[in-house]
Amino acid sequence: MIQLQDIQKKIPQTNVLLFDNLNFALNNHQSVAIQGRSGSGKTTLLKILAGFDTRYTGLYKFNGLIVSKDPKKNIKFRKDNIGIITQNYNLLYDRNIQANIQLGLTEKSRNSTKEIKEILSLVGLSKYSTKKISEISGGEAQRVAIARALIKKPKILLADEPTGALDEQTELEILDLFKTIQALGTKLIMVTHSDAVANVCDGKYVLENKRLI
Ligand SMILES: Nc1ncnc2c1ncn2[C@@H]1O[C@H](COP(=O)(O)OP(=O)(O)OP(=O)(O)O)[C@@H](O)[C@H]1O
Repeated sequence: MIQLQDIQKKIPQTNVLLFDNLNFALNNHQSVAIQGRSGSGKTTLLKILAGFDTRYTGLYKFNGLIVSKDPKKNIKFRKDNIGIITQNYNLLYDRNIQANIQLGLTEKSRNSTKEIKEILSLVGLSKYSTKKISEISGGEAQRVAIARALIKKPKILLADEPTGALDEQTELEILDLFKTIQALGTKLIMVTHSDAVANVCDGKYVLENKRLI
């Protein structure tokens, strides 16, 4: 489904290679954890998989088709297939939960209250939809970020350190949510420093020496 072939990428504004002949295939995995030292390129790898970072050589194939390196041409690929949860969640703090989740939809479909109700229920936030992001906890903000990424029903959910800032109990709750998401058919690729989080995945890779091992 997802395939990276011989990816070579330099650290921006330098001649230093971050990835050299990096290969990756999602194969039959439902979920994959990516681990590795700080600065090894985990976030950069997620940005390539999301179609945001196209400054590399090598091929990125999705369902057998090459993902364009022209950001204007790969908008449809991103919209149709990819949900992403970034490290700082990128939520609008002065808007409420519902408004933030709606940002995951295209303008045309932003009024779809049924989808919003369903996703609020899935992430356990039905009662809080009108609360502002500035008034909720870190774990709740994480759920909002997950809901916003999932509302358009992506084929793949990419998550960068999804539980990095959470306590153990909230981490367990988010892991349960990821299991539900996988059972609904969304594949998950997540960067994590936590072995407990990596252990819920059925595939594990380490980014080391410019490659995935
Ligand atoms: N836009 C950029 N301009 C210059 N250097 C960059 C840029 N983005 C990333 N880098 C550099 O590329 C390397 C990889 O960064 P990346 O954020 O992908 O690593 P990481 O493995 O996710 O790190 P961490 O675990 O600390 O989040 C780092 O050395 C970083 O400083």
